[in-house]
Amino acid sequence: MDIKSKNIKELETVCNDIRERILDVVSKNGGHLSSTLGATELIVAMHKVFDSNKDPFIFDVSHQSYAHKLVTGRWDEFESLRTFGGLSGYTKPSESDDDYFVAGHSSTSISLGVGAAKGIALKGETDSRIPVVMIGDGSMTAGMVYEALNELGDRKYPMVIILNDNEMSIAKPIGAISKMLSSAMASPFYQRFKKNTESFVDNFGDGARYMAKRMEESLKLITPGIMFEEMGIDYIGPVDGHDLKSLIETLELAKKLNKPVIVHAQTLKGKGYEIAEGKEEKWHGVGPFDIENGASSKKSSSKSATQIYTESLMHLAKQNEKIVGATAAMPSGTGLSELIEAYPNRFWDVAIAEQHAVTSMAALAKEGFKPFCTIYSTFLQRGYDQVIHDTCLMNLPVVFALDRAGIVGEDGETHQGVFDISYLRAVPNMTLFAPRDEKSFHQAMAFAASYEYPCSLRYPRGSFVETDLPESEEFKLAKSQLLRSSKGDKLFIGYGGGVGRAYETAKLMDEDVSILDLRFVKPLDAEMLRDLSTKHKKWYVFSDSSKAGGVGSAILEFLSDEKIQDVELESFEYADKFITHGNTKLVEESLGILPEQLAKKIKG
Ligand SMILES: Cc1ncc(C[n+]2csc(CCOP(=O)(O)OP(=O)(O)O)c2C)c(N)n1
Ligand SMILES: CC(=O)[C@@H](O)[C@H](O)COP(=O)(O)O
Ligand SMILES: [Mg+2]
Repeated sequence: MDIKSKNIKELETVCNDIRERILDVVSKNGGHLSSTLGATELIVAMHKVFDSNKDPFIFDVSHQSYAHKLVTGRWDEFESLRTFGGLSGYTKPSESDDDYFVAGHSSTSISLGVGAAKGIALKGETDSRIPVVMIGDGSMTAGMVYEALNELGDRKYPMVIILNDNEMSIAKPIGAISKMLSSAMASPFYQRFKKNTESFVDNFGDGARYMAKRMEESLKLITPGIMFEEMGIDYIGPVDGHDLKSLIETLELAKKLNKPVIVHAQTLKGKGYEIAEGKEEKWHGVGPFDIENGASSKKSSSKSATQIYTESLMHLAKQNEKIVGATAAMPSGTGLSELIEAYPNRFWDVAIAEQHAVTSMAALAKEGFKPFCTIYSTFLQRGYDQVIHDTCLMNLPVVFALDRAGIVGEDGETHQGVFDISYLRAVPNMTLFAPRDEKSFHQAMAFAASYEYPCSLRYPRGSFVETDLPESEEFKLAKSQLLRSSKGDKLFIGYGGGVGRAYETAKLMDEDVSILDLRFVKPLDAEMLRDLSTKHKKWYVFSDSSKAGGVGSAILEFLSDEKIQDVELESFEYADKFITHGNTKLVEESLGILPEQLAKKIKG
């Protein structure tokens, strides 16, 4: 779409059309609604002033970048947003040259900008290219941002950073940085006050204007800009993030400065769709909904794993006041919001700060508490060294409750929760286990609550597969549970959500198979596995995890250590490649791991 040649009026029409298109498609496909609506003018202004064919356009998380996709040749294709084989909900260079970098995990954008700026400088292209970054106020709370600003403020690479401040993360923003950004001086009141003073002072000539300027200078000491200015980065703002004219003028000015500058834009999350405007967490990421009244079109009947986690933790927290916990800016996604509300001095949202979440929970464990560090599998990757260095090396009793373990669906490559078994199993002192249904979840949580060492349990996005397998037994360290015993040669070993897949696949076999719920992948139930190796020579592993270093790997290591050589093992875990976005069933089908596909494979 040609943005450059359009005047303000025409661009305002473009913004209306963009909003309409986003609402139409997201109401059908689901996706990120309020972030994308709120960023519309900012993105149109970016394309008016900069050129995504040559300037690196870098969106932090990039969940807010739908308008960018719409104005860079993907208007028609936008119908396919977040569907299998369709457009990603995040920037993806393989999808378009206008997408500079993959994103999905927050707070990487300024580091990307600094790296790009170094490359541009080294290639002598600073007179024709400049990185332009968009980062939200929530994403400003992660430490990585300050690593980047620290260097940028010193080395002064030309770069324009648009701080899209809608005073919301997914939930209400947490912490001092958010407070500073929305400090009194950044408020609309201050803006009006400043404008009125300027026009009032104009009537009294230069002397008064000078005095007003001095006063504003001293007031500037308490504007959000002070932190950035002190770091050597120019600060402009706050500006109205929906006023195209002033935005374009401001970005033109920022670009001409030819140095690092932050443009602090104030926006309204959900702008343009009244039902979603403002501080409504639920409009951040939505499923399909009715545009007329905002009612969601999909009602799931069965209880989600997250709901079970919340119920279980509430029960345990009531019984034991030593139980505490943290989420990194995902209170409702992890189900911790109810605990935060019930026990505000024991459960915390620490903002987008997974490293800080892990290490601060480790210190709480040192103080004799029982922390439940509740983080999506994919986002714990951000705090991996803190798991090793601050938790396991100290052998502290922190529970890592990993939600969204396995394929998560429409969020795709950046969000799949598939690596946690591989990356945690290698860490000494770490114990890994997984529930397979509601009852076993409560038992696993009871075990976790009393376990005195580091441990991690994982559970899927959505709900467990219902089975008529025998009830789960109490969790005991390294104890698995044989759910079905057959005389045949085949043993299906399920782990966590994988037990449901093993069960569904067994139903399609034309022979009886034994089914084992492994429950612990570290340490393994050596006694059970030894015994089963005498009865079954063909073992099949079902787990929602990467094959490399996963459950199958653990069992193969066991068989090798035990010198058991007459068992053949095949793991149906995920192959060694990133897993695309889309409806989970369709993604699983593309991987050949639907029960009907596995049954055919095993029979074949
Ligand atoms: C490392 C990491 N942790 C958590 C998330 C989940 N997450 C996605 S967007 C978001 C909030 C971002 O808030 P903000 O930057 O203000 O963007 P807005 O949606 O308000 O425009 C969070 C916590 C993530 N993507 N990456
Ligand atoms: C953009 C982002 O990272 C989050 O909004 C994420 O999409 C939430 O995932 P769930 O929908 O599984 O809670
Ligand atoms: Mg925000």
